[in-house]
Amino acid sequence: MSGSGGADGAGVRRTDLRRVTVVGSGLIGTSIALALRARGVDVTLTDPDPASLRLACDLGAGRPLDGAAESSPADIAVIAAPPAVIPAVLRDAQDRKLAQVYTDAASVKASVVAGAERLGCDMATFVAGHPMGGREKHGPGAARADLFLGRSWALCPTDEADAGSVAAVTELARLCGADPLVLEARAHDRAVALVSHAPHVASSAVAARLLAGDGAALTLAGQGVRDVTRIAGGDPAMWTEILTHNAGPVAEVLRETAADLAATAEALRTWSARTPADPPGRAPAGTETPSRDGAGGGDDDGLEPVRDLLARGRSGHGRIPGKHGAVRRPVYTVIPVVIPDEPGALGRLFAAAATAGVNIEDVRIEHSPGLPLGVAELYVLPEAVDTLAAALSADGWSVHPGA
Ligand SMILES: NC(=O)C1=CN([C@@H]2O[C@H](COP(=O)(O)OP(=O)(O)OC[C@H]3O[C@@H](n4cnc5c(N)ncnc54)[C@H](O)[C@@H]3O)[C@@H](O)[C@H]2O)C=CC1
Ligand SMILES: O=C(O)C(=O)Cc1ccc(O)cc1
Repeated sequence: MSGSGGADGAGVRRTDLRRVTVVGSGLIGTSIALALRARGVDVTLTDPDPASLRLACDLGAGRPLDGAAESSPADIAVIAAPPAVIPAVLRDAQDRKLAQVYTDAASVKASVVAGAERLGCDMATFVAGHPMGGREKHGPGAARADLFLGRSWALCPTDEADAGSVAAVTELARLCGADPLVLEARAHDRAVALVSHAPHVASSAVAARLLAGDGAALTLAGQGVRDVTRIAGGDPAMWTEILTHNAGPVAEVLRETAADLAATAEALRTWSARTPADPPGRAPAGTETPSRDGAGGGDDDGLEPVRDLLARGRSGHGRIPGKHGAVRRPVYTVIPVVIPDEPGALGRLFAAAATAGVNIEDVRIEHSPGLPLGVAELYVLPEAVDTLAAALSADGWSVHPGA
């Protein structure tokens, strides 16, 4: 094992990782195992739950670990178990000399590293890790070989970690299709509080409100509420563990989020108490709705907290990097195109874009049930907008750049 990796002529990564043991064959462990199997790595699996282990093996993720039968330690052992048990599982694996190098997949890092140090684990061969790909489901049945493609994979080695250990775990992350990123455990935890843990709680808060809705209200649920609440489907026990292991940073983000929500709610409550009708900016000339001080709608209408949050939210959303990574990926421009709701329409649209030489980076389809038309939102590089809009218009498509 050298961990150098590389790409052969067919673009398939070669690797010097020969054998990896996955401890914890749930969603993440089995997904890592499937990705490694696809790269030709020999994977052995273990899990205290025999049903999970059997399902992972039946899915082709590897073979059950039989410690007695292995002639030598694996190159790497990946511990993909719940955060609280990782230090003890690591210590046990190191005592059994399961592998040369060890990593984990837990969503929190400082408590795992501290726990491993407390238990006297060998920190030279342990590189704490966190693949930033996942799902709201759990168990091996939800595993996917492509779960980590294009995702970041945080590595948090302590100062004691051997360079060879870091190189080996870096190679493991790359073999799974991810982009490894080395950072200190506490910095990792602050970052994921912002981009993963607090968003999970916010999603749960929105989803929990739905319990108060009647059947008719829920029938009206569209894609927006589905997008916002998808991750609320995660396992409550696992998420309680994640949140308590990163409690301080998560509480800080939630406090600021709650302040934004409270200011917005207060502005809307005040607005609704004083205005019988007509939202700002929509009233016919001369009939502007009054504000508390008697002025017409505008900057002093008390809605500034609402506008401010919506504007900051839009900017914040624009900062989320896409598939090409934070530095390299520009923000895409969306071109809405009206398409007939009929077989082959999307194929013809994509073919027209290909003829124009423009790559469609992403696409979303908006359907109105019962209508014969839909809108395809094409995500393209800003410099391709004019070319694509002109080519599609010339081809007869109803194109609406800037809409
Ligand atoms: N669910 C997600 O989207 C992501 C989860 N993670 C982290 O990955 C880890 C695993 O999470 P999932 O795969 O989602 O959970 P999961 O529930 O699908 O799998 C966890 C597995 O660990 C096993 N396990 C429990 N105690 C164990 C022990 N003492 N020794 C060995 N295995 C044990 C369970 O039997 C189960 O099969 C967690 O630390 C989580 O924070 C990381 C990235 C994404
Ligand atoms: O479902 C998703 O989109 C996720 O982002 C899941 C996820 C959950 C926990 C993590 O530590 C990392 C990723």
